[in-house]
Amino acid sequence: MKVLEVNQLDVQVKTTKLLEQITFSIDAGSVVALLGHNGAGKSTLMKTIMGIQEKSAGDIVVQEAYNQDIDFLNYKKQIAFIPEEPMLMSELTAMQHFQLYGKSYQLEEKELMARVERYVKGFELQDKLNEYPESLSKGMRQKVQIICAMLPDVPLLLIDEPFMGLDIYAVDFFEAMIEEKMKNGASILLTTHQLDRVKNLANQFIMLQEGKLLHKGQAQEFETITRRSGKR
Ligand SMILES: Nc1ncnc2c1ncn2[C@@H]1O[C@H](COP(=O)(O)OP(=O)(O)OP(=O)(O)O)[C@@H](O)[C@H]1O
Repeated sequence: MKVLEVNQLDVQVKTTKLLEQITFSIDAGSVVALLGHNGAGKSTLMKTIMGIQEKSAGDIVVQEAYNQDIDFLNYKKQIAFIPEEPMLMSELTAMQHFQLYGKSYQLEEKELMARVERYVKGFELQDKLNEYPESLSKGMRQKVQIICAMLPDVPLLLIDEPFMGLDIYAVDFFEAMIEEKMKNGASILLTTHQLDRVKNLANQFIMLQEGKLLHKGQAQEFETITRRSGKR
C-alpha cells in the first residue's frame, strides 16, 4: 500500500523552478528522511504536498485513493503537517487550537481531551492552555503546533525540522511521540539536518539538490550520505 505517491512534480514561482520532476512514493509504515542542503527544496516539497504551495505540474495521491487535484478535502484529512515555523492563529488560545484540530479531523471529544492532557503534560504546557500565541515563547508555539498535528490519527505525517527550537526534554518527548505514531502504523516524511537524531527513526531517505531528486535509498546508506553532504 502506498501512503503517498508524488509523480513528476514541478513547482515554479514566476520564472524560477523550485522543484523539477520529483517522483517518489512512501509505503505504509515507513519513515522517510528528506535531506538536502539549505535551499534544496525540502520545505517547498512539504508545502506543496499540503497544498499550501501551488504546483505547476504533476500528481500527488495519498492512500492510493485521494488525488490532491480531485478530492482535496478528503486528501487533506489523511495528512497532518508540522511546519518549520509555527503557523498558529493569533485570535485562538492554545486550547482553542487543539479543539479546532480535533473538530476538523472529527476526533471524538473524550479522546481529544485525553490526548490533549497527555501531550500538554509531556510538553510542560499545562499552565499555558489559555494563552494566545503572542504570549508564548517560540519553543512553546512550536509545541502547540506539534500537539495540533499529533492529535488526529492520520496515515501520513509531514514534519519539517522536527527538533528545531525544542529543549532537550521536549526533543525526547517528541521522539517518543513519533515512535508511537510509527507503531500505530503512520508513515512519516521528515526533513532534517540532524542526521544523527533521525538515524534510528528513519528507514529510508530522499535527497534533494537544487530542486531535483538526487538520490533515494535505504537508511543503511546514511553514513555515506553524511560524508557526502558534509553534515552531521
Ligand atoms: N514562495 C517562494 N518564491 C520564490 N522562491 C521561493 C519561495 N519559497 C522558496 N523559495 C526558494 O526555493 C528554494 C528552496 O527553498 P526551501 O525553503 O524549500 O528549501 P529547504 O530545502 O527547505 O531549505 P532549508 O534547509 O534552509 O530549510 C530556495 O532557493 C528559496 O529561496
